[in-house]
This record gives sequence, C-alpha cells and structure tokens, in this order.
Amino acid sequence: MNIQLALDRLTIEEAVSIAGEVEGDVDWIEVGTSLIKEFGMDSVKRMKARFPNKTILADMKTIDNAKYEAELCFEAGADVMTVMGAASPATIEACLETAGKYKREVMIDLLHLSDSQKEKLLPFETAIFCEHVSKDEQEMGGQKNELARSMFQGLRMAVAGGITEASFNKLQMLRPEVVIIGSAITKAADRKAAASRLKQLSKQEEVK
Ligand SMILES: O=C(CO)[C@H](O)[C@H](O)COP(=O)(O)O
Repeated sequence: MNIQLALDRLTIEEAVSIAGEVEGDVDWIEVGTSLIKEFGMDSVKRMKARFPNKTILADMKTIDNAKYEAELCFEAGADVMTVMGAASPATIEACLETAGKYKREVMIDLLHLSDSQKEKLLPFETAIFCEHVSKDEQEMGGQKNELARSMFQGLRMAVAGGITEASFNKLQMLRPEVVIIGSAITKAADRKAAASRLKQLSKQEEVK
C-alpha cells in the first residue's frame, strides 16, 4: 500500500518544503489541483526535480482536452495523472492511450458518481480507481471517506477525502493500492510524526 501525500492550497515552495519534511514516510506525492491551477505545470516540474525517485501524481482532474492535458503533465514529469470519471469515455481512453505512450499511469477520480456511472468505468481496468469525498462535501457537509466497500475492490484502487489516522483502518477493507492523505499531514502540528504514524498503520495492515 502506498501513502500519497496530497499538497493543496499552498505555494510551490511550501509544498516542496512539506514534502521534504515527510518524504521518508510517503510513497507518492500529489501536486494538488489547486497548485496546478495557481502555478501551472511549473508546480509539477519543480516537484519532480526535487523528488526524482518519488511517484509524482498531477491531480489534473481532466474532464476534456485529454491528449493535450495528459502530454502537458507527463512532459512536466508526472508519473500519474487524474481524469474525472464523469468525463466522456473518449476523454478517459485518450488519457490512458497517452499514458501508455509515455509509460505512465492514469487515476480515475470517481467523485460524485452514481453506481450506474461507476459501472461504466469498470472496463478501464488498467487505471487506478479513486473513491473520493470532495473538499466541498467535507467542508460544507461534514462528510469524509469512510467507505467499507466498493465495486472496484479487486482492481487497482485509491481512496481520498478527509482520511485521518482514525478512519485509516476502516478503509483497509477495500485493500487500496493508494491511500491519499492531505490535511491530516499538512495541517498536523507535527507533520513528520503524523506521517510516520500513518506509515506504521499502513505497514500493520499489509501484514494482516
Ligand atoms: O483531491 C483533493 C481535493 O479535491 C485532495 O487532494 C484529497 O481530498 C486529499 O486531501 P484531504 O485528505 O485534505 O481531503
């Protein structure tokens, strides 16, 4: 299981610095959508330059214009890009095809999809499927990701959205390949200690 550190609502310098504080305890580093929107591909380039051995995910949340956006982020050094599950099949296919050319990967964000919409994504089985509770649902609706089952179990899965040390264990029922954690590390009083505890939890789950 990989821990993905999600870096949002920060400057590039702050994001690089936080990633440096916890790099020993995280596996993947996400350049959050907010960084990409505010600073563009420079945020991805600088993260990859500083952490060349980490898997860098560009949280593009692509919904159209797939080939162009996929090339942008893979040329900038991203190892993984995200596409919205709500996008047309043509968009998702173009992301996967472009990722294949670059030998990189695609994560499909399942944000706010119905079960019937999710079902239509099952054939994209080379992608990583991310069960996600949005920032707005967290901040305005008090929700967080506490999912105990998913139709994507058995495929490559990620989980995201307000995950904390307290909710970590429940999500392990899904056997995710990637657990995405933002605020529980970036806003912790002691980030290194928080990341280290989360890493320990992920190791405990692996031996079960
Ligand atoms: O993709 C995101 C927001 O759309 C975040 O990166 C993701 O939700 C993880 O952050 P947090 O743990 O703070 O919810």
